[in-house]
Amino acid sequence: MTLNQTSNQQLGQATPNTQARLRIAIQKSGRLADECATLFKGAGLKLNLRDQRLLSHCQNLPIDILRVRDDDIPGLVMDGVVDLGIVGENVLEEERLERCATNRSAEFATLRRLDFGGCRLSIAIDKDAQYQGPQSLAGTRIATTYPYLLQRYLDNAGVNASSCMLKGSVEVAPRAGLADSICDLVSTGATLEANGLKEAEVIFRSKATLIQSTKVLDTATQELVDKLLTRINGVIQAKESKYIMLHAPKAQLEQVISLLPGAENPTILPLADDKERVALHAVSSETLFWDTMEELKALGASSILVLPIEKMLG
Ligand SMILES: Nc1ncnc2c1ncn2[C@@H]1O[C@H](COP(=O)(O)OP(=O)(O)OP(=O)(O)O)[C@@H](O)[C@H]1O
Ligand SMILES: O=P(O)(O)OC[C@H]1O[C@H](OP(=O)(O)OP(=O)(O)O)[C@H](O)[C@@H]1O
Ligand SMILES: [Mg+2]
Repeated sequence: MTLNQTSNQQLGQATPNTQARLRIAIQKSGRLADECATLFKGAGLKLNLRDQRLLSHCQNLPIDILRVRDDDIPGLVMDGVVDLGIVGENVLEEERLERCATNRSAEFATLRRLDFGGCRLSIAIDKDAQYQGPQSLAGTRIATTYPYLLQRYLDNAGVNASSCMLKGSVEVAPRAGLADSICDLVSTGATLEANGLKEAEVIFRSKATLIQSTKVLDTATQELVDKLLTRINGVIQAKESKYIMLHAPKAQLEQVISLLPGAENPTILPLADDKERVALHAVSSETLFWDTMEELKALGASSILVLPIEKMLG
């Protein structure tokens, strides 16, 4: 039995008289796992991701969630074993470069960049070391989990350095005498600081991304992908937006509206027993910062409310 046959059976792929189920790979546990579960919940998928099973069936849509190590997700999508995957762009681009270098298929389509998993891949050196640009790395050894991304950077910078592959605890490599510097993921910088290192070069910026296999899906399954994507767009847009309500003097209305970030066509409503002021409701594409609220107040606005939005469509 081939791997594809095995996984197709395990994943409940279309058999006669049943609708094909959309297969999505996500990280089982780690930095992206909870965010993926929250995103799917927001998109209306009823899932039980609390147990440790490899495969979770969605209860209200023909979707199966496959939970794996994040490193496996790009390959599963590129080989068409699953239809969609959520993975960090760092892992995705590393796999793509490796496959291209070894003449293997590296095709996928990006459906959308997501709003979590933000980090950067950086070269970091001893905090006391002198650094005068990429040429300072010439002739040194750099420990990394991302040899292809690192090599691309070194080639573009015209630097001749070697790398050594470490799958974990990369940040201890210089202290352990395994390498002169490291190339690893950074978010707050706390891990580097705790290990006596400083960031020298950012070589790649990453976020989690939703990708699709290039394998053609049957019409119903592709429609399900489109529907899921629309819902995910709605979840992310809602998170980034706010519903703003305030009372404003009619005379200052234009100035008040110009202060609201990304608010198109606000609703203006009369106020009972008040001819000078109106109520304004608007969806703003960004949150309203205190500075702006204070400026609104200075223009005579009052009862300024900023409310979260749960879902958005259209
Ligand atoms: N400090 C960070 N802040 C934000 N996002 C991060 C951070 N570190 C990693 N990420 C993103 O989250 C992804 C998963 O990170 P995680 O540390 O959970 O991976 P892992 O240990 O390789 O997990 P797995 O067991 O699935 O192989 C990374 O590939 C990256 O895209
Ligand atoms: O700049 P910081 O905010 O300190 O984040 C950076 C650290 O986060 C990631 O590891 P993680 O904590 O996910 O653990 P892991 O090494 O076990 O994957 C990454 O590999 C760094 O070690
Ligand atoms: Mg991993």
